[in-house]
Amino acid sequence: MAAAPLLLQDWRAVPPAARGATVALGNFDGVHRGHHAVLAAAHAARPDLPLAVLTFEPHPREFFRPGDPPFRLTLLPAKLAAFGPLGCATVLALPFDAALAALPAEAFIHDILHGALGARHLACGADFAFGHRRGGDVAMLARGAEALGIGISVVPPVADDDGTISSTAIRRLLQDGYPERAAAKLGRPWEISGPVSHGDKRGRTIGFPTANVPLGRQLEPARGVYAVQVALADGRVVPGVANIGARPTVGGTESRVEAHLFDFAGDLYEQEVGVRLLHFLREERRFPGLDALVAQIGEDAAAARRLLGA
Ligand SMILES: Cc1cc2nc3c(=O)[nH]c(=O)nc-3n(C[C@H](O)[C@H](O)[C@H](O)COP(=O)(O)O)c2cc1C
Ligand SMILES: Nc1ncnc2c1ncn2[C@@H]1O[C@H](COP(=O)(O)OP(=O)(O)OP(=O)(O)O)[C@@H](O)[C@H]1O
Repeated sequence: MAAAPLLLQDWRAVPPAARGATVALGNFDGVHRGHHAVLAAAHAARPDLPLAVLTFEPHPREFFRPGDPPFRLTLLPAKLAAFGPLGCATVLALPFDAALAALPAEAFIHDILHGALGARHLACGADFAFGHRRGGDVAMLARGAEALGIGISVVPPVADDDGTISSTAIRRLLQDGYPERAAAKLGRPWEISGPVSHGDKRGRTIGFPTANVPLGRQLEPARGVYAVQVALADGRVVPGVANIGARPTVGGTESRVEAHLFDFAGDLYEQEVGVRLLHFLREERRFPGLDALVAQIGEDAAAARRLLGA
């Protein structure tokens, strides 16, 4: 397994050893195949330098529009896990706050990229925008970098047969119930991460114990039933079937992820798990009673086992 990158959160306190890198810039929500190309370009331009990522946490949209429904594809720990195998040594996750939002684009280049990070090379996509009111664009970044003797690679948009690869496109596919198409753009299945929390403990009484994972700030994909793989903290990956939604049959209100792991016995409470969505099976429904729901869950589990070869 690749080593997790070193996480830095204060640009005023970058240790000397982390300075002088080739730096990929952006939000990188999802760490999708377009993002992979940006990291690859940063590395290819200066393979002699350590590779760093500069990103923002929270996502600027979470700061500017706190009332929006959750939309994140990857929270910071999942981003770090995805950056490691791409050869990234350091991640500077700048706390996106009022001060950063007000920072002029020139100061972003001069104070943060040049001063604090000592960046030697930059890479971003053609639509990268930064600084106060997104006032800095790639042309300006290139001029500023050149004046400071910093190289820059601007990566042309990466697309696939299905169209643009972007965080926005991937969110839409997940909300529309197409986890396979989202996975093709991500380069891996999309995973909802979090600690297993206590549910109403009804699952075990109906023969299908489930691990509940709150969505938190993560996107709610299409409500319904999925064939999944659950990545456990100890590295095991267990096939299963999961429901995402508010569980109308039992009067649930909050939407959450409930995964039933096949042929698994063990206590998962408080463990950090990742529920990987592989296939969408059906929409969530309100059943007339528990018996009908349990019969349907039995069919869902059988369908998921067939799809997963489990
Ligand atoms: C594979 C699967 C499919 C489910 N489908 C539905 C559904 O369509 N409608 C619904 O209201 N609840 C559905 N549920 C949720 C159950 O209501 C819930 O798992 C059960 O009540 C136990 O949860 P608890 O222990 O948190 O109470 C599904 C659960 C699983 C595991
Ligand atoms: N498909 C792509 N091809 C090349 N570069 C990309 C691609 N998608 C994003 N980038 C670049 O990667 C960096 C991070 O991008 P960003 O986080 O804005 O991703 P995004 O997928 O475009 O997000 P959103 O859909 O929310 O705008 C930026 O420099 C951006 O320009």
